[in-house]
Amino acid sequence: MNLGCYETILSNQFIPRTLETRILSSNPLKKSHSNGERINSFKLRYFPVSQGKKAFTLRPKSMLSVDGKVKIEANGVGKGSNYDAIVVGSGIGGLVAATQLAVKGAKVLVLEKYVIPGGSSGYYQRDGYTFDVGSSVMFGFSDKGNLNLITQALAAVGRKMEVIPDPTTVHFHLPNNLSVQVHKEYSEFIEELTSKFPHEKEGILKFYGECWKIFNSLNSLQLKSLEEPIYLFGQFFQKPLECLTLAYYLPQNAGDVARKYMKDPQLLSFIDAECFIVSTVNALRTPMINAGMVLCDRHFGGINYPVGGVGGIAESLAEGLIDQGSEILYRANATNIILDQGKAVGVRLSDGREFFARTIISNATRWDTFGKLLKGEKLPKEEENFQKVYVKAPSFLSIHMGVKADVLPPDTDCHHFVLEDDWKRLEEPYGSIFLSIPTVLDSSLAPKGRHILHIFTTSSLEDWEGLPPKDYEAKKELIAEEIIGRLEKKLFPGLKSSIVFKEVGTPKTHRRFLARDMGTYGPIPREIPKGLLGMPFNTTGINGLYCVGDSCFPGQGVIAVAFSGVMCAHRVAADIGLEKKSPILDSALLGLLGWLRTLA
Ligand SMILES: NC(=O)c1ccc[n+]([C@@H]2O[C@H](COP(=O)([O-])OP(=O)(O)OC[C@H]3O[C@@H](n4cnc5c(N)ncnc54)[C@H](O)[C@@H]3O)[C@@H](O)[C@H]2O)c1
Ligand SMILES: CC(C)=CCC/C(C)=C/C=C/C(C)=C/C=C/C(C)=C/C=C/C=C(C)/C=C/C=C(C)/C=C/C=C(\C)CCC=C(C)C
Repeated sequence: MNLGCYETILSNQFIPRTLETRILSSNPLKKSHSNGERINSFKLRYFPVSQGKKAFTLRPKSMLSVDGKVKIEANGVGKGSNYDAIVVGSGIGGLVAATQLAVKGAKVLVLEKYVIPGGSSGYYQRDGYTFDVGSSVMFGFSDKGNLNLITQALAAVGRKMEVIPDPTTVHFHLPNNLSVQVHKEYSEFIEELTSKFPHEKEGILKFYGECWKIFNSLNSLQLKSLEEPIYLFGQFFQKPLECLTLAYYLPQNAGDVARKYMKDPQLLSFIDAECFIVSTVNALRTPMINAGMVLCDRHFGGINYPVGGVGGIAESLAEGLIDQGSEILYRANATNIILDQGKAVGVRLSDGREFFARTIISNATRWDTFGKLLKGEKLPKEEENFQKVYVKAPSFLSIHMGVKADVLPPDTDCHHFVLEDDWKRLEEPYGSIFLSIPTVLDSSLAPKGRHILHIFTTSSLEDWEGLPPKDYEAKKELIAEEIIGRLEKKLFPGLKSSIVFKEVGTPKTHRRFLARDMGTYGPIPREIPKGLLGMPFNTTGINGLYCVGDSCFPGQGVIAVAFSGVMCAHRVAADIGLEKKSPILDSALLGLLGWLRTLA
């Protein structure tokens, strides 16, 4: 490129290299500069061709005359950036962060690797069936309280989905023929559970009573970023008792609380199964705050299924995002987070395109973010700490089936948890089976006279690697056959012969389609954790880089990642001047939280 008598080497990372640029004019340059002289008054105007007549004036931080050439160095952070935030990934965590930022006035770009939004909360269609990719159990979707975060996230962008309340949130089929239906009505659930464990009635009431203390405290707060001191101290001031209650439970686990009140090993195992659904680990490793949230929301707001399938949530959020003037790009596989002087400033895609923003938010897991998107960088101390406390949960095997409707007895519940014989198998691969039959609530998801059975069970990637294609297919069939056989025996005689459609996904499938390292289901504590104390929030050790999703506080679960999105948007908005911020309080609180995490 020729500028006057200078040949310019553009090392300015903020010029979007993906846009074809045409240098039109520059301020007059002095004709001669001695070698190494800094040139500070230089302005460069360029017209990105794809943006019509709009011109950008760049004020490079400095230019150096080197052997007759002008080297332009990067300007102050964010100059020349096109967006306030780029979100890598359109899972519910990423979409909630993006939409919340957009309604605060930020210009956001979401980059999604796949062809539709949603990630684990996406969908796919085959032969007239609409299958949910991941969980069909939706918390936070009621019309009351403060914890209906999915309803609120949609409302923020002017969307509302019709939902169908589930009268029985989950039906447990457990060893020793223990069958427990978790009715939406709390009193009915307690009546059912105490009828199975009459000698433990007091303990049952006390344990679930503590869960309600947590739920009611959470439900009284306006949920925003716990990393933003003006909000956090404000909440402590307005609701001191509730905040202290939450602070008290923050380092506790459900299993310890349960053991204060219950002795019956079978009942304690039931609490393990309750927690396994929340966190894919037993009660001793499940944060009490998460248990309190989930075990009560199902009775307070209930479990509500969105008409048309779970995928509609992400689609509605994506539409809402665009309505707000922000953007989402599909088939956009991010391979690098671009750093400039240690600050995250942009994202590079596998096809070479680059996008720049004032902040970067990663909805990929922390393992993917720091292991792949920031490859070559030294792992920040906070991430070392995260990886010390948390490991990747195994992935899962999923079976999506269409079956003849008459194989299901009348009044079949929508969600089931099956562990037939041996409590020890709860956390083992293929031990527990999750089963959802969303067509029980919404028949429009399947052709007439058919039901959907969505079955999943934990499974590790190692189990599926290195197999020749024929063996891989055979193994899929074999394991699916076993799982279906167990359901046939326990729940639905004649199930096998009623199958009209079947598709099996393995950990490799989930790694590929969800872009999650090892196809992981989410983070689980390596050992017994101190409740939620060790779980990182949204800021990271890299300036300008934030994480959102299930490897952030409070962890796995669609409502959990929605909360992580709300928190992330608030923290980012404060950092880019869209919300109040106090730098002094910020560094005090962030330092304190960082120190607390090291105690986990
Ligand atoms: N079967 C299930 O029920 C199931 C399975 C897995 C996870 N989950 C739950 O789903 C939720 C996870 O939500 P989340 O918001 O954390 O994330 P997510 O995993 O659902 O979504 C992440 C999104 O980011 C995209 N992505 C990842 N890396 C990318 C890259 N490099 N470039 C572009 N796009 C990229 C993925 O394609 C995906 O759409 C959690 O609640 C988790 O517990 C449920
Ligand atoms: C910050 C400090 C130091 C002190 C402040 C104290 C304070 C004010 C703390 C506040 C804490 C807050 C606000 C915490 C909020 C926590 C929340 C909102 C937690 C939410 C958790 C939600 C979870 C864990 C949801 C999980 C849902 C899951 C996993 C659903 C999954 C379903 C399945 C796996 C499918 C099951 C399927 C079948 C078929 C049974």
